[in-house]
Amino acid sequence: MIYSVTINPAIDYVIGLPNLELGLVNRLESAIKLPGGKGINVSRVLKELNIPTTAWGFTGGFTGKFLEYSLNELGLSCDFTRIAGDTRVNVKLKSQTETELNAPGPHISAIEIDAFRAKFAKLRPGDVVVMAGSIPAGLPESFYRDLIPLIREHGAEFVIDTTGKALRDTLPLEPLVVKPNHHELADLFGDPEYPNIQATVKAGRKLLKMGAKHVLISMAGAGALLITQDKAWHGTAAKDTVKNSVGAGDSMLAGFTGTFAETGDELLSFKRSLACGSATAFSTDLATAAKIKQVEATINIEEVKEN
Ligand SMILES: Nc1ncnc2c1ncn2[C@@H]1O[C@H](COP(=O)(O)OP(=O)(O)O)[C@@H](O)[C@H]1O
Ligand SMILES: O=P(O)(O)OC[C@H]1O[C@](O)(COP(=O)(O)O)[C@@H](O)[C@@H]1O
Repeated sequence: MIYSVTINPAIDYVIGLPNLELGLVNRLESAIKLPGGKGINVSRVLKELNIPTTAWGFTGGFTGKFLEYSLNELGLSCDFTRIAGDTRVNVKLKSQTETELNAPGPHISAIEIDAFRAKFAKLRPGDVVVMAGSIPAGLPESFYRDLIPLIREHGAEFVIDTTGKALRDTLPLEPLVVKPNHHELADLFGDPEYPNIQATVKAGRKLLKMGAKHVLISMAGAGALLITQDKAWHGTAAKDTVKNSVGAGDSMLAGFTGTFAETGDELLSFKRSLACGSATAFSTDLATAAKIKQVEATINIEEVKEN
């Protein structure tokens, strides 16, 4: 089973208008509400891939009810911990460019945290826990790191998709996969050269040396890199009309983690991850199984010779 952890889920309010004018009244052309949050997105794409998954995390208030209702409608297995605060709403603005406004998230109490941590007793060897997304204000930066002993105690693996110190501190504990995008990689190592493939692979290799078992670096329309102990690969992004790239990174992580957990095949997992990411970018909501299959046939992967 792959459990996703979304400690700061969201309703994604995706709004569209051709031309945003700051300081004026703008009339939206479209407005939809989607269940969001990185771990939840991972579980939704795993479900499309027919891989058993359950979403864990915190939900609260009327927004939390909407989130749970939407996920139930999609048939996703969820086991959330209820909290007193309201689940946040993140605004995704599609205009001249894509702009994301992500809210900080509700307060979570010590009792609510204990109830959440108790769920980890269900883990069994072979399970994978995917911890993804920001840590709400009020929880310590070590929140993810402190969950890892609970995961290891039961012989399970973990995957982490977060940023900065929270990511850095979990690396020595050997995550199965990490997936920074090229901006997050630049934040970690402060090198402005990242569009350059060789420089990006070098930075990715540092994450491997720090403890990650596989490093995926996503580069939006420029595809992605997979760095393993002995090789590095570049995969292309498929070409089509981009509808909504929110969740493309989460989809990529689902494709890699789910396929690797089922097959142990790094290259097949990389190919599927690229297909899932692009299939989401070409969809209004997240990728469907049919779209992933169609996109996967167009993906090319080449080895990167490191210098
Ligand atoms: N504009 C795009 N065209 C085609 N594929 C895309 C596009 N944007 C994202 N993808 C695919 O999704 C993957 C993850 O997207 P990216 O934007 O890098 O992640 P994140 O959402 O974490 O920032 C990319 O590596 C690529 O395979
Ligand atoms: O937890 P964070 O970092 O604020 O991100 C939450 C947001 O990330 C998303 O999961 C999308 O993530 P990606 O576009 O990076 O794949 C949205 O659904 C959600 O609003």
